[in-house]
Amino acid sequence: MTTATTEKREFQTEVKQLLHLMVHSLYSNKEIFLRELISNASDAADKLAFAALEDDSLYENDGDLRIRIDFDEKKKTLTVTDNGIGMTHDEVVSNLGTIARSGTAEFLQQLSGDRQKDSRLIGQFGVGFYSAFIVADKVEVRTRKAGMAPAEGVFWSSEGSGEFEVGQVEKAERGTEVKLFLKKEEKEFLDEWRLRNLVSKYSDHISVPVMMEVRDYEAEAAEKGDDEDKKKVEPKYKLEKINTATALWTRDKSEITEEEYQSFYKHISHDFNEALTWSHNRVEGKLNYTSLLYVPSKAPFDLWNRDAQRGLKLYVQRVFIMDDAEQFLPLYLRFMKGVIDSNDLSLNVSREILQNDKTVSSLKTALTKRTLDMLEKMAKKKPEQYQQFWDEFGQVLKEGPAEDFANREKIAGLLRFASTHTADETQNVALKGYVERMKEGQKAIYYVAADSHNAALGSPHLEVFRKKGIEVLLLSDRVDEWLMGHLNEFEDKPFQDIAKGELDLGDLEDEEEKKKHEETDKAFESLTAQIAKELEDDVKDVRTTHRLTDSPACLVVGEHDMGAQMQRLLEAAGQQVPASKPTLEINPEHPLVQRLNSETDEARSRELISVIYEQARLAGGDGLKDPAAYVKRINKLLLDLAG
Ligand SMILES: Nc1ncnc2c1ncn2[C@@H]1O[C@H](COP(=O)(O)OP(=O)(O)OP(=O)(O)O)[C@@H](O)[C@H]1O
Repeated sequence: MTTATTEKREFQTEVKQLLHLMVHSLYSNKEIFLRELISNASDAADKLAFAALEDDSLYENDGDLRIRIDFDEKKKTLTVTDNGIGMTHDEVVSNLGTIARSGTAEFLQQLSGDRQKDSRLIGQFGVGFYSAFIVADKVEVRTRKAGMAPAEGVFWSSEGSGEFEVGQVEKAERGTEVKLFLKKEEKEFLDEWRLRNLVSKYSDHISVPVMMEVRDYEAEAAEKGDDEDKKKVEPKYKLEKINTATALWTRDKSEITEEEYQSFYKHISHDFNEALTWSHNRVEGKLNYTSLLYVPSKAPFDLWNRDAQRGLKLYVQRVFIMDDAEQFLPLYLRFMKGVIDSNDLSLNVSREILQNDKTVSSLKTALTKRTLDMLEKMAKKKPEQYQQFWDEFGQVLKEGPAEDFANREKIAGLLRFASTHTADETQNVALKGYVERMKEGQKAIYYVAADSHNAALGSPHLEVFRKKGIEVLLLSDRVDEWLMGHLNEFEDKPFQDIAKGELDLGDLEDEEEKKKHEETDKAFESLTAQIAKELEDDVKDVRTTHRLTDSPACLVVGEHDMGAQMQRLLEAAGQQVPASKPTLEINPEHPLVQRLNSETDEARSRELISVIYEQARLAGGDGLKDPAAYVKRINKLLLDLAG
């Protein structure tokens, strides 16, 4: 079989690791290997049809694309054959010897050793071809690229351990044949009914026919005829199409079952988990297209890798054009999976053309709206499911208002936050709910941003809001301040960072309170001036505040300055942050501040001012410039107190 040119090669290290893991952790799900092989065969048929648009001769006078399954009980082999695009020698080596996807190493690190979890992760990774080794102890591939001479066939073989063999082989028909030598204990796959079942379970919706030789009982009965004596006839076989072989999205919605939708989702996404929901639409009019969009239930491991593949499978007039066409949905919807089949695009579109095509941008607008509508519907009708979606993808959706100005309001309606309403860390408060709970006279939607939920919940800025029973959103995701910078308002209510600018509770404060405040402010005028002078290098201004009940002081940034969370984020990213000093607000009701106001010893007074300022920094999550000095100061004060 092999020729003199045959050579042995090592698998890429990652492949070895993956093969090992896969065989062990996917075992409980072993039957998916057939889906993966048929899926590859179907992709190969799609790719040939696409290439033949330009060069018809690639069909080599056989435009009848099909997949064939054969099994041999005696030899214990199972073969999946296609007459698709095929592979060259170099393609075989790189496709079946390495993992081309970026982030592989990172992915492998995420594996936990917990089989169930790992098998889900591996599913997202899309191991495809290598899954053959779950059931086979040897795999042979014969392939020839469409358009090349029969002598240019390639032979590949491996036992799935460290290495594979690759060489030349004569192959008359174009396309690829994958032959599995099944492990002893996998005989179950050498059975017509088992295979039929698997094909209809996983590959029914594939547009290419899957053919198999099946027992022809009718012919056997016919031969037997009425002749009672002629007991034994030789088994007869016929080649039969064992899948539906019409592209799922072209079928009528009402005829497609939920299982079919789910299995199609798994085919296009390589996800083991079911989709949360989907939307299937045929549109005729100004635009003519069919779309089938899915919301996954689990985030992929590379959701945060900006270079990760994303996008929809693009078909034009039923002809497959490309995977991962990312031009049809904005980046903040990158988790969506699905198919777009357009009648308006030309069959020879390229990625470059897609980038600035008018039809594509109209399609993007339509599909974005469709996705947001689908999410809205889920939020309304199935809040628990929506919560599951939010927990997985909420952070990505929060990028929306900045990227998609036109849909800002719609996206705002889909956002969920943690808030003092429940104080729970789960982000489950909708802005609509917040607005409904707003107090009489409350004009703004209040929020506080910090590095963690607990820091937000413990923020001194919340004190007056607690006292007055006003709800505040607790933001602690990295994107939150960025998000708020682009939201501005919801249902005409502006957003207000409670750690920014002077607190103006407007109508929430009564006249009597206001008068009292003015009086205390006067009584502390000379103290604020003294502190301002003492801290002139660190703060812009010092004033009294009525936003605090339990804390002596807090730091406030200017109305138009960058929030503290954003500042820290940019600094961590190595960016120059424009220097803006905060304002120190002191609580005139606090005993420590009152004590300071009556302190006559100048040195003691200075110490106290430093401690109050440093504590305000700590409570705001800013950290200390000189922690050792702080500790010293505190200890000195403690000792003084202890006498
Ligand atoms: N039957 C086939 N005909 C032609 N090329 C194939 C065939 N099977 C596999 N390949 C090539 O080998 C590559 C690797 O296949 P594999 O199934 O491992 O991953 P994949 O299909 O690219 O990824 P995924 O499974 O995530 O879609 C494919 O991308 C394809 O280029």
